[in-house]
Amino acid sequence: MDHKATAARNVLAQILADETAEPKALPLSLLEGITKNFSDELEIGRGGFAVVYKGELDDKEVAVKRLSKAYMHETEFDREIECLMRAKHKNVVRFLGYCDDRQRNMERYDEKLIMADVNQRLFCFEYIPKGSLDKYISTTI
Ligand SMILES: Nc1ncnc2c1ncn2[C@@H]1O[C@H](COP(=O)(O)OP(=O)(O)OP(=O)(O)O)[C@@H](O)[C@H]1O
Repeated sequence: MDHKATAARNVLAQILADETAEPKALPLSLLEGITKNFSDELEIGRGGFAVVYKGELDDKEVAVKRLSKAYMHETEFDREIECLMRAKHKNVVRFLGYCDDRQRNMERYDEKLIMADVNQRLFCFEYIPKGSLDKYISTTI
């Protein structure tokens, strides 16, 4: 692992260890690394607009929520980060960081080469073990 990757891991480990630490911007390479490139074996759930993966950070775990590409525009994403940063409560899953990665890729479309903007947006939260609460709630009357 290179120096930059180690530094990024340390930043996330420090946020996780210090409950008063503010969430930070995290590099895509870190979130790819700790989820084994978003591998199926580390998928822990799916919602309406995201797939959630377990991220392995040495002996600790985090949840990495990868938003579907079409889902959020920049302003909505910014507002969501602001809300998540304000929502600090013992009963609310702790928000650790976010990633807004942009890359320009040359891609073939209709036999033409086109420069396409590829955005990846992700959130990182503390990992809550034992699955979703709905599994534990009985609906029998
Ligand atoms: N921090 C977390 N720790 C552990 N598992 C999580 C965490 N966040 C989400 N999950 C798992 O991933 C699933 C999907 O979560 P996600 O937040 O994308 O959707 P949701 O809250 O179920 O629905 P919605 O699409 O309305 O937000 C959850 O049901 C849960 O099982």
